[in-house]
Amino acid sequence: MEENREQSVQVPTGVSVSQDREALNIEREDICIETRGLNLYYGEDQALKNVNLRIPRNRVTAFIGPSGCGKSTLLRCFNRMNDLIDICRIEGEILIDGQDIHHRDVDVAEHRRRVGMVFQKPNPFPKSIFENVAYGLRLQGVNDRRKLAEVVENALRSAALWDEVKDRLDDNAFGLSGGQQQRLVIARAIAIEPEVILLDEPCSALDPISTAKVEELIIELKDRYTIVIVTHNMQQAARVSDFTAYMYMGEMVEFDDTSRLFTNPRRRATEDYITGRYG
Ligand SMILES: Nc1ncnc2c1ncn2[C@@H]1O[C@H](COP(=O)(O)OP(=O)(O)OP(=O)(O)O)[C@@H](O)[C@H]1O
Repeated sequence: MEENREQSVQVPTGVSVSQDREALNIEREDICIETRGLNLYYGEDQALKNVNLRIPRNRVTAFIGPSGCGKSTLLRCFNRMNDLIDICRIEGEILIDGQDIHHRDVDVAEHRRRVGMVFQKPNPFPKSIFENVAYGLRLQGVNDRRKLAEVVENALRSAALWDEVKDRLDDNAFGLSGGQQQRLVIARAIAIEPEVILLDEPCSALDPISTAKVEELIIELKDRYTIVIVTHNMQQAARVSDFTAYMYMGEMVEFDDTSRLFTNPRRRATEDYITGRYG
């Protein structure tokens, strides 16, 4: 589509890119999620165009791009959330651990357990803090109080929330702050031991302190989970992600190591976006 660009670019003000490690190479990564020739239509409108993407395991991958470019649509493909939209039609393949997620033998509920999702607005259930985290296990038929208590504590610790809630586990989750609710929702996702965690603008409803806590958490969790995050915020992508995908009008324009994409993008369109010349 465009020429390879060799020169470095001015990083937009405020986007600080970590230069303290060698750039990662996708060819050397263990791939968790792969899309091949992925097209997605909402009725007549095509929202994803021939997306070919490899997402590495136990890394954070960010999707950036202007509003409406298809970031959330692509994210929702990975746990088959788009199945719930009647007018949505998908062509091409999505593989997780090499297996086609649309294969007729795939149990969708089990698939969504493996691929958890956290949304923009924290969505705890109208239940106690404890029961929010225990919810998925109870659905699986686990009722042993000791087992539940152990899993709930571990998940809350992993979500960096335990110390703040350990004395009020029976309180309603709606009494928590927005940032605490978002970490609770992440704990709820972790409790059922997913392999992948999808985050759709998880900090957009949070204040800066809560955002910082959730970002720290994302970085801590990546040793154990493959994390994919949609964000409007380039600074956030630069802070938390290892790889970044830049999307535009349903196409995957560029995918690379995050610091390389922000400092030395290969495509002019990416450079224009990250330097604020787009639009
Ligand atoms: N349920 C739906 N039905 C019909 N069209 C949809 C639906 N969801 C998204 N779209 C359309 O698909 C395109 C991509 O939307 P999507 O929400 O994936 O973009 P996005 O990059 O995540 O945008 P934003 O950053 O604003 O959230 C847009 O044109 C949008 O209007």
